[in-house]
Amino acid sequence: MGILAAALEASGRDLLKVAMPKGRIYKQASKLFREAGLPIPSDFDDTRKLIIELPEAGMSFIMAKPVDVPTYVEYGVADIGIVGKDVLMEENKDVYELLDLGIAKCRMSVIGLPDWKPVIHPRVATKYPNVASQYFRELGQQVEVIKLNGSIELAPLIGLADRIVDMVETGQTLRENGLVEMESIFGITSRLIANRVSYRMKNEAIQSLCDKLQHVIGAKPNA
Ligand SMILES: Nc1ncnc2c1ncn2[C@@H]1O[C@H](COP(=O)(O)OP(=O)(O)OP(=O)(O)O)[C@@H](O)[C@H]1O
Ligand SMILES: O=P(O)(O)OC[C@H]1O[C@H](OP(=O)(O)OP(=O)(O)O)[C@H](O)[C@@H]1O
Repeated sequence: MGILAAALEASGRDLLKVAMPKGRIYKQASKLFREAGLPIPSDFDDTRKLIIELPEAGMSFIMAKPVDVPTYVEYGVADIGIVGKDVLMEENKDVYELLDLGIAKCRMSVIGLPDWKPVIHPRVATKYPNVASQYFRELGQQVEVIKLNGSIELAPLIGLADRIVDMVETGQTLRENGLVEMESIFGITSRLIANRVSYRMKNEAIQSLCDKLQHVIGAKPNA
């Protein structure tokens, strides 16, 4: 291997690997990164590529399904990642939570039909079985938790469950389906997380990124 190739490979190895969620969070996260001075090109936004290197920023991005971000970070295949608090609470992985990015705001709530009444064997449908189980256990209520993967609001409408535990952002989905928010469990924003070993080994790069992001977040009135 030539000297240049070896140097390039070595610099490639040193890139900070970032697990970036595709979908909802990506738009807001990439905006935040750009505001922090990290030159994420606009053609990243529509690409189908899954690994994108940005050597000029010292980073490489793994384009991930949001729910998988904590797994990549826990195993160290990504040094850092961006993920919603909902996923962090549900997945309970061994990672450091470094920063509240204040983006992709919503809340986790208990939802039901307006005429909901307690039943003998209550069923709760959700994409978040661990969060829901813990919530009802702490209330001392026995419920059967049914895991679904989307369109959770269907469950009370078609008689699958009495209530659901799901995210509410604008409330539009609830309103359009005649459901009501019965209780808000916790607020959700996206977080910057880090692998424990990477946090020590790449501390300078991670800290520098945190400082840049913190600077932008701190400048926003509602962050
Ligand atoms: N209205 C909202 N509904 C759901 N999630 C939201 C909302 N607003 C912000 N979020 C945040 O965005 C994250 C990712 O949501 P997104 O819908 O992109 O992914 P997903 O539903 O997990 O993925 P996929 O669509 O690939 O199954 C959530 O984990 C949550 O933190
Ligand atoms: O309060 P709102 O602004 O209406 O947002 C909340 C809705 O958004 C999410 O669904 P998503 O769009 O991710 O679709 P899904 O049903 O596939 O989870 C969430 O599960 C709610 O259904």
